[in-house]
Amino acid sequence: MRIVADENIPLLDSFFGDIGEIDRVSGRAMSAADVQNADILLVRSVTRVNQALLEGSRVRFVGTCTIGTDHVDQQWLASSGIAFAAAPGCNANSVVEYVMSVISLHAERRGVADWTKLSVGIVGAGNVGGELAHKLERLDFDVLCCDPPRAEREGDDGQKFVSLEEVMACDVVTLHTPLTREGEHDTLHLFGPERLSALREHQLLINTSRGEVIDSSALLARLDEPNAPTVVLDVWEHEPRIHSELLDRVWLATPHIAGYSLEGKVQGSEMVYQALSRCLGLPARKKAGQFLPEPALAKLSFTSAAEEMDSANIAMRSCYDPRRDDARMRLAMSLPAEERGPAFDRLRRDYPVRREFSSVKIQLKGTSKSMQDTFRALGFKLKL
Ligand SMILES: NC(=O)c1ccc[n+]([C@@H]2O[C@H](COP(=O)([O-])OP(=O)(O)OC[C@H]3O[C@@H](n4cnc5c(N)ncnc54)[C@H](O)[C@@H]3O)[C@@H](O)[C@H]2O)c1
Ligand SMILES: O=C(O)[C@H](O)[C@H](O)COP(=O)(O)O
Repeated sequence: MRIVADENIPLLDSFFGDIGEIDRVSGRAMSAADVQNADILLVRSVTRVNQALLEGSRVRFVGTCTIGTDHVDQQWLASSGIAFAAAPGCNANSVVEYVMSVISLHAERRGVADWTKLSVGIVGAGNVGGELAHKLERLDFDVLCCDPPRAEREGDDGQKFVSLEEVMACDVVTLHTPLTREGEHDTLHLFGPERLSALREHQLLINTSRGEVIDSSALLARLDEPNAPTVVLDVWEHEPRIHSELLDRVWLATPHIAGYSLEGKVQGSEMVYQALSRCLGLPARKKAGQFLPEPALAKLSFTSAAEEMDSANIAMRSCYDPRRDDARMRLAMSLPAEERGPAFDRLRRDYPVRREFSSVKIQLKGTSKSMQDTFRALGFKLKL
């Protein structure tokens, strides 16, 4: 069995090595010639998987080790009898931790002593948005969610959803929809000139969904106007060749790495390995957890002298501080224009190991119950 795989998929040999012979290729540059003699194709989000790539090949299974599937023509795969699997939710927690870290930095920067006083509006309450809402509610934030497809499916029996306009009145507006180009609730340029003009100076807009959910020319124009909102972008239109003027105007800019915790990436590989094993009728005994190394930061300790929010910030930022990704991104994007695309991809390929909050044990000595609850809600393991 011949497997062609994006070289950036972690643990290819560990998960897939005994299923077939693996050819590693660049995901971004993958061509029809690369996959011609493959039986199995494993990709991440940067490979367009469609008729042009696969027609005439032997490929019978395509797996993407990512949550997003907008790069895959699933209709064509189905009509061609090619099995398909994605990794729903694999890196949802990583994105949630990115957003929580950004909100905590925003609160500090704005002089908001209690970050839970910021209302948060979530657009798209699926694996990422739903988990984010759950964590924020546990922390006592006011959270509003807009998800018309879910609202229609679940009716009055499900969770309470509000309109996009209501969500857009929150202090923080964070986008977690898929990129869809057709249908009643398509999201391509969901945030165009009109919606962007409704956002005000005190508001924070975060996009970790797909770049094309925001019209970047309209955003650029809005950011040049008075009373513009603060913007954080992890995803960009036309990656890896991003709008560099936009980069200059946003507060935090990161190279599509919100989902890049080690846990998130390895779970993506595991989920596709499970799906492929099912498809081939093979036992699937390997688990992501068995391949995770010991974290560099294993333990943090706070005493009764520790203040709750300061301690939570220290813990979150010791695990992950988006400002470091922002600094690396700005440095890379200061290269001449023609070198920026490859530099964007290098930032992603050579991304440093980032572990999730759950990898750190927090020791709390004589601290309040409220502080313990905060750490638990953030996802840290407690050692009392
Ligand atoms: N930046 C990153 O590293 C990163 C990582 C993971 C996922 N993502 C992106 O985030 C997206 C969301 O991930 P997920 O796991 O939550 O997906 P999901 O499919 O579980 O949830 C998406 C939700 O959006 C809702 N939705 C669809 N159209 C909508 C609209 N017009 N308005 C409001 N809600 C709408 C859906 O009903 C669904 O509940 C992915 O599709 C992917 O593109 C990015
Ligand atoms: O959809 C996803 O899972 C994320 O956007 C993912 O982090 C993309 O990473 P890539 O496949 O581009 O490495």
